[in-house]
Amino acid sequence: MKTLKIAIQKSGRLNEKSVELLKNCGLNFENYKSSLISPVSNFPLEILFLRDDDIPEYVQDGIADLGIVGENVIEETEVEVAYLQRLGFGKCSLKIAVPNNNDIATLADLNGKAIATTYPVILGKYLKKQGITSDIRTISGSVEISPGLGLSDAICDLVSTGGTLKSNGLKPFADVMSSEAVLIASKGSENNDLIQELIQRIQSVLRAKETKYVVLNVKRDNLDAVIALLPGVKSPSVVPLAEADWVAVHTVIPERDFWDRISQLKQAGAQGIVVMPIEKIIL
Ligand SMILES: Nc1ncnc2c1ncn2[C@@H]1O[C@H](COP(=O)(O)OP(=O)(O)OP(=O)(O)O)[C@@H](O)[C@H]1O
Ligand SMILES: O=P(O)(O)OC[C@H]1O[C@H](OP(=O)(O)OP(=O)(O)O)[C@H](O)[C@@H]1O
Ligand SMILES: [Mg+2]
Repeated sequence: MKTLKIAIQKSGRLNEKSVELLKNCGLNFENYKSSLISPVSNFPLEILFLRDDDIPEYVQDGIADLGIVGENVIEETEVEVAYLQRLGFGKCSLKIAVPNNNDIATLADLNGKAIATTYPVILGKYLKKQGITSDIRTISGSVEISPGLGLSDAICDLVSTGGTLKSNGLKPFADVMSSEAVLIASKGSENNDLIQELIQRIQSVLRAKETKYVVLNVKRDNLDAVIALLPGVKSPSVVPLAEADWVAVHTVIPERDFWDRISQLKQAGAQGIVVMPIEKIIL
């Protein structure tokens, strides 16, 4: 059986979460900082540790079958790859930002202005679509300091908390794209059985992360009211308790509306609510 290769970032913002995701999928591998390739002992897979900029092309060319990388990098490198799964980490936005005190009020004010960025392709396409002609200055990092040094009038860079913009006297001006880490594959390889198996595992981990396992006790009289509040994977399990008119209800609740749901359950008569993390949900 052919051994697959998956490319992940060697170090940087996506490294830790990518390793964690693969380990949570039950894959056993060593993660030495010095090794650039690591075999998985219990799945026909090798992990390549690369600079994130190189991942899309490795996958496009089939050197790696799969990759985990930010959408921003895929768009910038303009590769042809198959998007398999959004992974829910590495969330950020590519934004144009301008100095706090400046005369840029509308997008049209960017005409003729210099914009520093490490994303010239994405920015170029965005400006063209908006009918703006700016002078795009491509630099390879520390973009936020360039207006302060007089190198540009604005910047286009990734933002998540906004802290870096703030500490450099800049403010967000326009959203160019939003991004998160995604699993990509070489075109045409999506239907490979091993890739499908890996996608199933990743999805079961992602699904589990979004939910909590909840066990609660309720009097039989209040059971219907409690069940009406539960989404569950299917219908909840109801287990009799030693005390005849009480039952325990086992269910799964989405993380996002968790606290609202819990307070509604308490109002409906739920008691002794126990909440547990879930490792995997296999549908
Ligand atoms: N502030 C942020 N918050 C969340 N995600 C981010 C942030 N900045 C970047 N990212 C995402 O993480 C990816 C990797 O960012 P990082 O800064 O580690 O890249 P890099 O310096 O280019 O790394 P490499 O050494 O691999 O080239 C980005 O391409 C983006 O998708
Ligand atoms: O909005 P914030 O939360 O402040 O994040 C934004 C910063 O994060 C990224 O850089 P990173 O810290 O990854 O450093 P790098 O560009 O040197 O890789 C990005 O290039 C911004 O500079
Ligand atoms: Mg990079």
